[in-house]
Amino acid sequence: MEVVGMKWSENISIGSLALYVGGFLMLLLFWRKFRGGKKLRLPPGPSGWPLLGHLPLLGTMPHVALMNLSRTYGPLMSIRLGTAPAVVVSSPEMARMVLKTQDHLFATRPRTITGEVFFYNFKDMVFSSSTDHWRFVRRIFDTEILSLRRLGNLKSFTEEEMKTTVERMLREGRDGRLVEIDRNMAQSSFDIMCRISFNKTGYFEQKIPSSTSQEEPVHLPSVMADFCSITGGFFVGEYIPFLRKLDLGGFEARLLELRKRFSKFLSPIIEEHRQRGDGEAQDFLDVLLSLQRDGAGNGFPNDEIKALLQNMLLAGTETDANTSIWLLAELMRHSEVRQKLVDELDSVVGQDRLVEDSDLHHLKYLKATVKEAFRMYPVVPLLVPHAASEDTTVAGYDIPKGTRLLVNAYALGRDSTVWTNPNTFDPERFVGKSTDVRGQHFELLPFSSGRRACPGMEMGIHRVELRLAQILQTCVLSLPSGVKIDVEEAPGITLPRAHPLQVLVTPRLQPEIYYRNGIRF
Ligand code: HEM
Repeated sequence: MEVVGMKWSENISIGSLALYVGGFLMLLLFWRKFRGGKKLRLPPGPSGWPLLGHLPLLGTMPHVALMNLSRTYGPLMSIRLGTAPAVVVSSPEMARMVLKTQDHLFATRPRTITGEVFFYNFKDMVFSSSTDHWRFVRRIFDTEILSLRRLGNLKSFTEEEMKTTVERMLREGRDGRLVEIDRNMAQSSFDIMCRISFNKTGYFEQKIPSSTSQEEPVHLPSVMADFCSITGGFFVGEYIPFLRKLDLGGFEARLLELRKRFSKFLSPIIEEHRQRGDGEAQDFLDVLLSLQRDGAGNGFPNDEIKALLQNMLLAGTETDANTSIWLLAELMRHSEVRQKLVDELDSVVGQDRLVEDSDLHHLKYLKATVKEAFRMYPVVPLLVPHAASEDTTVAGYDIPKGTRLLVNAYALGRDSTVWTNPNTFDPERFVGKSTDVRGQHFELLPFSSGRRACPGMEMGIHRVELRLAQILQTCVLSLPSGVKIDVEEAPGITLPRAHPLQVLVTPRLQPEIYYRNGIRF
């Protein structure tokens, strides 16, 4: 997902400066002429740099920089990303206006290089700005893939994959060894997404051999990590279009290379599924191939199938993995919350059987704790950028067509006028309250709201809750003496932690319970 982070100074060659300035002045003249000299009443905002606009102010943590700026300039703030005008929303009232009252006007996406190059010219859903294409693929996701009915079918294997996670953690933790939580959570999410997408696992460690001996085998998690890392940066050509041809920093070339590697991974899996023919759809890829056979949409070419598989794997892996990592990090800092969760599990589920999906509804404190993690650590902190499809006004300010919209979910969750002690992890704030993360309460928008809200929301919430319940019921988590866990963030598109989380893991239940459930360590 495209986010506004940057390393602009590395990417700009001094020799291009004259070109920047000349181009900028021309753009300015064109802009004035185009607007017919009409003075727009834009939302307030800081003054920006010539040409680069506010990009130099954003640093490597744009959500934090924008939260701080909004405290001076207000909850609807104008900025410029290079030549691209943008507004930043940082209060529940403004979020409601753009994602509910005017949702229909802000439901499109700006055209991005990532969408064009990596997703086969916008054939995916996340970056698609075409209303017709987006509607068509969104319906497939909502009805065929991520509906509650399907989620019901997926629950049993999600439970299975999570047992495998617990087993691995207990095995790795034998003899007092430290267990890497980051890798375990990433593997858990990745394996689940591979099962949902094409009913296979094992690729977290395994590479797919390539067809020719000259080419390197493809390791998909590395391709995905590279994608997240390079799209976390700012690329001059994205925001200053007349410089795009220069591909400063080699961004486009790298994106294209990653797309090719992704494709090498997916092609044999697609072929294998195709050979299987027209049976009952068992996974996402089966659904896509049946649409291709029926000639749905634009005939559903292979590129579209690949783009949508890329969406599934990228949008559904780091998001819930990073939420679980932050959640466990906070629990290692708050032993009293951890103990309360364990007590609740013991009283609701007991220690004679493993917690199941159907128990989650009764685990009220666990649900409150998960909400607290979503409040403090919304893993897509500025959501995916939206864009205005028409000229409009918000709160009396003009928002011209094409303006980018950034909703700062991170700032909403840390707003001290809404939350008491917003920087303190305290699940009690949600106990007995109806405030929820599903897009109805605009002070809490980890999954966004409105038409572009995350279609994987139910799946994401379910996974984070069940994973937490299973880990805490089956494992005792502790830290070596003297070790303290910090909450420092690193730059990146899905709010990664700066330092790896490593904990001691020992069994908590009687051996026969693990044995009966096929957990061997
Ligand atoms: C904790 C887990 C997750 C979080 C916090 C999360 C959050 C988000 C957010 C904030 C957006 C952007 C919404 C906007 O632009 O307004 C989004 C979009 C999206 N998410 Fe998720 N997500 C999660 C899990 C998943 C999963 C498991 C899947 C797939 C199985 C998924 C698929 C998508 C897709 C396809 C979109 C694009 C929707 C569109 O453009 O219409 N997400 N997600």
